[in-house]
Amino acid sequence: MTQANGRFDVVVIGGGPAGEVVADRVVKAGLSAVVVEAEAVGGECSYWACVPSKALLRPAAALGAARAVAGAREAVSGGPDPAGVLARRDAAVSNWSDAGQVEWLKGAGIELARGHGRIAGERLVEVTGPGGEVRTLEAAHAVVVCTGTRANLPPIEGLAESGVWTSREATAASRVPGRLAVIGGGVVACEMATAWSGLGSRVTMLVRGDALLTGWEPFAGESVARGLAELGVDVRFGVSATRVSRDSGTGEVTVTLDDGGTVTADELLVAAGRTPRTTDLGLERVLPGADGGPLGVDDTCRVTAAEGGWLYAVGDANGRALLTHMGKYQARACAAAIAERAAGREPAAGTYAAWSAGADHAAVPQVVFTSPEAASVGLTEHEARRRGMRVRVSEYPIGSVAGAYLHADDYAGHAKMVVDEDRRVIVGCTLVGPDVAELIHAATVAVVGEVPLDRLWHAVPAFPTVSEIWLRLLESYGL
Ligand SMILES: Cc1cc2nc3c(=O)[nH]c(=O)nc-3n(C[C@H](O)[C@H](O)[C@H](O)COP(=O)(O)OP(=O)(O)OC[C@H]3O[C@@H](n4cnc5c(N)ncnc54)[C@H](O)[C@@H]3O)c2cc1C
Ligand SMILES: NC(=O)c1ccc[n+]([C@@H]2O[C@H](COP(=O)([O-])OP(=O)(O)OC[C@H]3O[C@@H](n4cnc5c(N)ncnc54)[C@H](O)[C@@H]3O)[C@@H](O)[C@H]2O)c1
Repeated sequence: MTQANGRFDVVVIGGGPAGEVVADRVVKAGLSAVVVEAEAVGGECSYWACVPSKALLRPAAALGAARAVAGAREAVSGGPDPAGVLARRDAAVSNWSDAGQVEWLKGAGIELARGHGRIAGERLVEVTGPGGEVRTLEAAHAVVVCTGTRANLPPIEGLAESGVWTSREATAASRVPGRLAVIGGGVVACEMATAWSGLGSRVTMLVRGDALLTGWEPFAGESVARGLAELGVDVRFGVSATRVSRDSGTGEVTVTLDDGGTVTADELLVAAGRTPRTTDLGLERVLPGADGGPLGVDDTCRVTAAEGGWLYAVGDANGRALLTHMGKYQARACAAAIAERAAGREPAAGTYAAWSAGADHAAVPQVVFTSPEAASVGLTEHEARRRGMRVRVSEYPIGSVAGAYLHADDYAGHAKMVVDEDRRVIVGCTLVGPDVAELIHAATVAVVGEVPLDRLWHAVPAFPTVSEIWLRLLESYGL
């Protein structure tokens, strides 16, 4: 397909991780692609989310790991150096320059159209460039919406006028606030409370419910809450902010709570979930009733409510799993489906077909980089029962595994495996403890591969590694 006059096989709106991968994969399949990007190629993930947050968290975690081992801890004096940590974070985000990612796009044979994209009609995308100039792009086969999400700002009196932090400021700040208040008890709240308290902030978390990380196995949120308390974070449950104000003299932010109390801090982070960036996108022209919510898609990521089969949505914008790796997985499936349809073939159904993002339904891995880390894949016990499965669980304290107590003195961790008894396969696994992040992929392979427990028994973990938790879980199950 030629690229003359702005005509491409595939037009991708949004150059975050999801958009980059869709474009790369369709080009590799022999189609032409353009990415429309309004801000920075690389998206939220590269500059204001995954990458800077993990860069901020890692130094304190590395020191914590050394402190957990007698003989090493004696060499550690003091905490992380904030200036060094912030400089390393700045390098990790390439000082918020997307020059490297633009080079990569070019090298991959993908065209870049800088500007805000809006759907102008069937297969048409209007791009308003930085200088206000408008260009129309036509897609021969598909338009893929990969516009991500933005932070929610709840309607709390005074919040919008108080210069609060969202995830953007929390990951990009260049000064460590003396006191940081955080609204929310989800992943962003837990990770950022860990990161900034590690850098020296006195952190107060204001959680409206009675648990952190709801949706996880309950022990995960409980362990992370204990870990935060050990770091000195004041985690308050059952409180909601009713009013926020910032003193123009002192610069302090005061949060008034529904129990009548107040919390005063230098900064307030609002980590109350995400809203898809599906407004100001021209969707109402092709999707009557488009309401600014996530775009519902099938497993090939085709928007189910759109006529004509040319509109797709991948990554956070479809609301299936707000995670970079899952957005990139959907992108690979979506690109394969677009290529298949462009070749005149309808992709055959199948959860694990190349053009299906079937793992979204039952095998999503996630790691929360707190202290301790929490990692999970697949279904919780509650969710498996809700889906009507005959469930049996197996649990084990990770610290009792030889590899774990050699890895860290007083290793405290917990593992839980959820088994579908009818098929005798693992459908979910949750691990909490130091450095469990790298263990979860083994569980992902078992869940996606639907490996029968009797076969898993022959996957022998090396001694003395923390992976011996797998042997203990199977023994506790009864093998
Ligand atoms: C603080 C934080 C930490 C996180 N940490 C992790 C983590 O450790 N691991 C993980 O897997 N996930 C993490 N996430 C989630 C992860 O950031 C998202 O799942 C991921 O960025 C989604 O990718 P995306 O490509 O769908 O969207 P985005 O990364 O949001 O990219 C969307 C792109 O589209 C562009 N865009 C939007 N509208 C338009 C338009 N109309 N025209 C042109 N361009 C447009 C935007 O400028 C942006 O570049 C984190 C999120 C946050 C907030
Ligand atoms: N390590 C990772 O993988 C990682 C890290 C950060 C973010 N993420 C992704 O980003 C997404 C967004 O994270 P998040 O923490 O913003 O959302 P979340 O959905 O995980 O948590 C939102 C929190 O805000 C609370 N909340 C919502 N509305 C509120 C209100 N009006 N007042 C007070 N509290 C309110 C909720 O009760 C919850 O505790 C997550 O779904 C996650 O998948 C992933």
